[in-house]
Amino acid sequence: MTPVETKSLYQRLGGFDGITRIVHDVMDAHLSNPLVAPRFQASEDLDHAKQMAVEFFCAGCGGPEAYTGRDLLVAHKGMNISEQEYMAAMDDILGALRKNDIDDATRGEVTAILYSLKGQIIRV
Ligand code: HEM
Repeated sequence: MTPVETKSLYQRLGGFDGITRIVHDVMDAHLSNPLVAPRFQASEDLDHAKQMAVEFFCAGCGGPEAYTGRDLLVAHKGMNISEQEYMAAMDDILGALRKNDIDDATRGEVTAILYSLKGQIIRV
């Protein structure tokens, strides 16, 4: 019999602690990725942005945490983020998932969710 996937996406990403580790790795990757680093270096409060990203990720994956940050569209409005920057950021996220031993199927689900958000990020 084929095993049925019973764990939620949130659980498969390691819950709050796992997602926190992943987001920290994502931010480290952004800061050493020349395609996006200047964007994050320009942030006035990177720790707060990181905290908001953890909440966003947790809430978006079915976790109990509430997202208390700005609407995605509002947060990225006026930055004029390009398609290339968006792809570079996605690659950083996928790299962090791999680094944290997240399996292929789960990485695929996260990719689909991120892709669905692009209209709120690119050139808004
Ligand atoms: C699907 C992809 C993305 C998601 C889910 C996402 C999510 C978020 C979230 C939740 C925040 C915090 C909002 C808040 O402070 O209230 C944020 C902030 C930020 N995002 Fe994104 N983001 C994405 C893509 C990008 C890209 C491609 C860039 C630029 C290359 C970018 C640049 C930034 C910057 C610079 C901030 C900090 C703004 C500040 O400190 O004022 N984001 N993002």
